[in-house]
Amino acid sequence: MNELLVVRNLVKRYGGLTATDGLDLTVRSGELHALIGPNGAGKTTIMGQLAGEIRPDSGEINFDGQAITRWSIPRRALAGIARSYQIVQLVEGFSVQENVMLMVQARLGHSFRPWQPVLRQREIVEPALRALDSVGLADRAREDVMTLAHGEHRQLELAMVLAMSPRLLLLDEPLAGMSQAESAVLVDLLGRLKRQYTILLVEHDMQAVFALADQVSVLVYGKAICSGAPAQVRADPAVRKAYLGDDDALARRAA
Ligand SMILES: Nc1ncnc2c1ncn2[C@@H]1O[C@H](COP(=O)(O)OP(=O)(O)OP(=O)(O)O)[C@@H](O)[C@H]1O
Repeated sequence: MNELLVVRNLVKRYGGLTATDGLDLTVRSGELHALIGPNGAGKTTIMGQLAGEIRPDSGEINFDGQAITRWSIPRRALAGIARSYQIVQLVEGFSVQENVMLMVQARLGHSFRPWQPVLRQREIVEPALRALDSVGLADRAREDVMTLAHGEHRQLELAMVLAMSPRLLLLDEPLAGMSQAESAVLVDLLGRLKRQYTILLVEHDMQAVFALADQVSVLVYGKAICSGAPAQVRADPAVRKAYLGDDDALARRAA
């Protein structure tokens, strides 16, 4: 597999606090790579730097062979980097389908035809319906977005990201706040999507991480202390110690 995302020696400081401390990270095409670590380890800060929302102090981000470190958010989005957030961002009063269509419209930029009713524009409608279908929400397309349950909102948010035809999905805690049943649906969905997309996943649910990930990187105080296959990471004594300061905690959480 070729290297799609390569991060070298990335540094981000907030005053005296180094949130990203010389981070190296490689994500290969087609893999689901999980980024785990205790609260405050700097996971969200990295996602922000990859999406272009946070400017690193130094270091380099390469995407598909290009140095994108100084690229704007829209330029990265056009290149295929799509980010989901811990907080779902939906437009109330719009239907499920319309929420996804807004994403498609944004991706198409000026190329859509503003003088035609949006619902008749195939280049907007079809990708939106395809994305809804791939997350299992096609039959809810016409409903008001607020009729969806919390777990379904997460599925919808995923559809909105997929509608951008991403080459790299940055998913920030997609399982946060979900019931067990809702989590199971989303884990199943991610398991199916991971064959089609390259995914960098930040997630606290260790059971989900170890069920889904091809590669796991463990972040502590802004540094990757270990990166490798799930079994290798789980067995790493430094990971067990650093992650929660308790040798058995990681094993218990991943069980
Ligand atoms: N805008 C900011 N200004 C100052 N400090 C910040 C800012 N954003 C994050 N931090 C600090 O940087 C560190 C890393 O935060 P970050 O949110 O990236 O961690 P995280 O691993 O995503 O945590 P969590 O798992 O709780 O979401 C924390 O100590 C946090 O308080």
